[in-house]
Amino acid sequence: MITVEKLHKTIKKRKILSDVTFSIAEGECVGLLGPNGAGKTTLIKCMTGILQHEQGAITFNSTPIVQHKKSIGYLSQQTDFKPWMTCEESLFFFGKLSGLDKEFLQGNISAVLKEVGLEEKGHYKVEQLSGGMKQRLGIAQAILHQPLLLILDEPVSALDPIGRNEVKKLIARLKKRTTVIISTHILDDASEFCDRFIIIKNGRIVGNINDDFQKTERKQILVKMGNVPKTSEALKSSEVEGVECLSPNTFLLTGAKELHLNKVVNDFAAKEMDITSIEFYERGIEEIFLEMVSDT
Ligand SMILES: Nc1ncnc2c1ncn2[C@@H]1O[C@H](COP(=O)(O)OP(=O)(O)OP(=O)(O)O)[C@@H](O)[C@H]1O
Repeated sequence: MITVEKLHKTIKKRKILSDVTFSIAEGECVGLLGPNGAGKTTLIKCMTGILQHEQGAITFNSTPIVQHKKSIGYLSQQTDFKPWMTCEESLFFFGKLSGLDKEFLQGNISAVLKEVGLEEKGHYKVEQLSGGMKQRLGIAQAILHQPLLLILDEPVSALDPIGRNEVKKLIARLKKRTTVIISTHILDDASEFCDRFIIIKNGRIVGNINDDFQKTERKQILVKMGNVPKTSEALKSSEVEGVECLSPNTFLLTGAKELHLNKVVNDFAAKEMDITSIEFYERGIEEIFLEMVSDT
């Protein structure tokens, strides 16, 4: 659906994005992850046409993205809602600003408010809304024109736990019918609903995390022993090269190459070792992310 190819962006003579390349398929919910200042907002602004890039291409269904602005809904980090306007007035005002006609807006605003769970709040002024409600109003503005692609820049980072929960539930509903890109520097925010993650650091893509990545790493096994072995050396075998003690009876076993669970189990059985549980160790998204963005 969307392809970014060899994108370069310089701001005030400083290179902010370098050789950024990735693609996102229709229906995906993708997290754009990176530390503060990595270039996420700049990339999003290039994708929405707010900023011009000097090199590279961004296409939407194979044609330049600038031709598809109406297919994109965008929630920026800071919304421009006026505190004295009601929710309905705000959506009408910003809808008009983005070129939607009066009849369309009159026919759709209450449905969109319902969609984001603010149907009872149409006449509330923005200043009366909680942080989570304001953010849901921002999402209402972003989906008002029924976009095919929704881009949310840090949608929950600034919210309290209640607000985060409200917005997360809304995103989980929206992703069922819209392609979604969520930018964040907080993994927990996106890990609940994103199908995969693109990792950005210092303006470059440094990796991708998806389920396969987590599951295909089969070089580590987590084992719990019924009895504490006299020495961790006893857990080594032709398969197992390294043994890390995580607690007196829990060990992380590492193989020089891919481990085979049945062989490890057979080795332990031959040595009459008492195993309580044994499984492949799945690295968490956070561990993989930190490894990708660390400087060491
Ligand atoms: N208008 C600008 N003028 C100067 N520098 C800018 C401008 N916009 C962005 N930058 C710089 O570009 C870099 C990337 O900024 P950007 O906001 O894209 O990062 P980010 O990953 O979204 O960060 P955050 O998670 O903190 O929002 C930062 O070093 C920032 O200071």
